[in-house]
Amino acid sequence: MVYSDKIRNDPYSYQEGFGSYLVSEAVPNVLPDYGNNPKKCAYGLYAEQLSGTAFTADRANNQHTWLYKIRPSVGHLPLKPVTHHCLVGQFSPDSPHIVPTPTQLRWDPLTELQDDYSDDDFVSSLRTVCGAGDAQTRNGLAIHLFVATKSMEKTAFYNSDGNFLVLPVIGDMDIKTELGIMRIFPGDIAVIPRGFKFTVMLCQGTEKIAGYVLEVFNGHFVLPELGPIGANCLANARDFKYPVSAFEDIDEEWTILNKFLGGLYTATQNHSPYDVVGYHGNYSPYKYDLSKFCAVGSVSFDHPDPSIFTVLTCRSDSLRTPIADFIIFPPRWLVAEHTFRPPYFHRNCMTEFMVNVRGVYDAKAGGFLPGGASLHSMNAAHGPDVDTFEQASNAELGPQKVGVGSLSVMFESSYQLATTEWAIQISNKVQKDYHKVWDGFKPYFRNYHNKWIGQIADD
Ligand SMILES: O=C(O)Cc1cc(O)ccc1O
Ligand SMILES: [Fe+2]
Repeated sequence: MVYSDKIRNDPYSYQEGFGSYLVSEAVPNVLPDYGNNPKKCAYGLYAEQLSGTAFTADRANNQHTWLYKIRPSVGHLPLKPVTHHCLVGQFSPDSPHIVPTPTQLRWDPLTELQDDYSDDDFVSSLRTVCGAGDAQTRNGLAIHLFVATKSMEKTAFYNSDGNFLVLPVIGDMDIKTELGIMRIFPGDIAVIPRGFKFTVMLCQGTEKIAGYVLEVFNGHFVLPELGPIGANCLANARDFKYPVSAFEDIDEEWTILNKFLGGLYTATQNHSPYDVVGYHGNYSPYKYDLSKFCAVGSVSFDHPDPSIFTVLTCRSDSLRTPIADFIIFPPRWLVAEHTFRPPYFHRNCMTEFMVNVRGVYDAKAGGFLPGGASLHSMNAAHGPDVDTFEQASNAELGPQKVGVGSLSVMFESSYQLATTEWAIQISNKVQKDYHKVWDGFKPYFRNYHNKWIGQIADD
């Protein structure tokens, strides 16, 4: 079932269409008739470009937006470091706060942290779970957790390290951005590209927001190629929603927070940064309702690879190895005959970080809980647990709807991810017995083999 924004009580308007060149004015005739830098902008505004790619990036991939602002962004005091004990930006095995492990990992709901974490807003709550590479050479990614009980107050955050894909698990939130405001529910994602200032607020009646952030240090998320699928399906371009211009003209002290090389920096300014009265461009925050994903699967036999469920991909320079794919396992019909239907046993040359947003995941009979996560690193063997294997290899195969009321997602990366000390030790959420879900596969072969040997002996 698709959850329309009306049902989900989204009061805001949006523009539609993935990667569109958008035009939005909060006041009529804000944008120049032609060109970007008139000698004097309308209404005495300041023109400012926010680039998402190098000036010379090829036209098909070039991303930039022109903002028409009450004051230019540069009017703030110098940025100074602030301590932030849980953000990590360097992921080599000998970096501080890194505890790497090749073993299969699963966490109890990290979204259910203990009381001593209960007074955070979105930014102060960010805790890095794992990552690879670093922002300085624009290479790699990081996965963070957020668990916040209060809105950011007169504080705007921008990330110089990469793009944030925000995956809420608990609570409804408003994300105020320089280009306008978006309401995000669990079951949605929001993408906030590098450089955009934003403020996360809890919606009325929401006491807590929690979820995960996939941060990519290079490139941008794009829709995957569809190949023989054709022009439609998976995530349709139209369903990506972009904010419409909204501004405030307030002279009050605001705090600006900036993530830079994995650290956090702060500065103040004497007015709201949300003073963009109009914009045009193709570099923008956006949101997507995952229930609008049109899944495609086998209608004959066998289990296709999960790449068929790719919502967005962030490509590396080699098209064969994405920096990160964002994949979902939505409610869907399984009809394949003669087939072991759950995910197969495998050892992937990619890293798989999974999150259960809600319900039950079809490869795991138990233990992968909403808000919980798992990490199967490159080449780490994994697959269905013993109960799931027994059940699925003996099941009567008729049309079957799986994942009703459920949603699990995967951040799949070509990088080897290193876990943080916080994720492995401090969080206290690693399931010590995870390996036991794969304990007790029966060597059925022996029964057949012994019978066969017996027959040969009888002959
Ligand atoms: O490991 C997992 O559960 C994810 C996954 C799902 C699937 O259908 C096939 C391969 C795969 O890695
Ligand atoms: Fe897998």
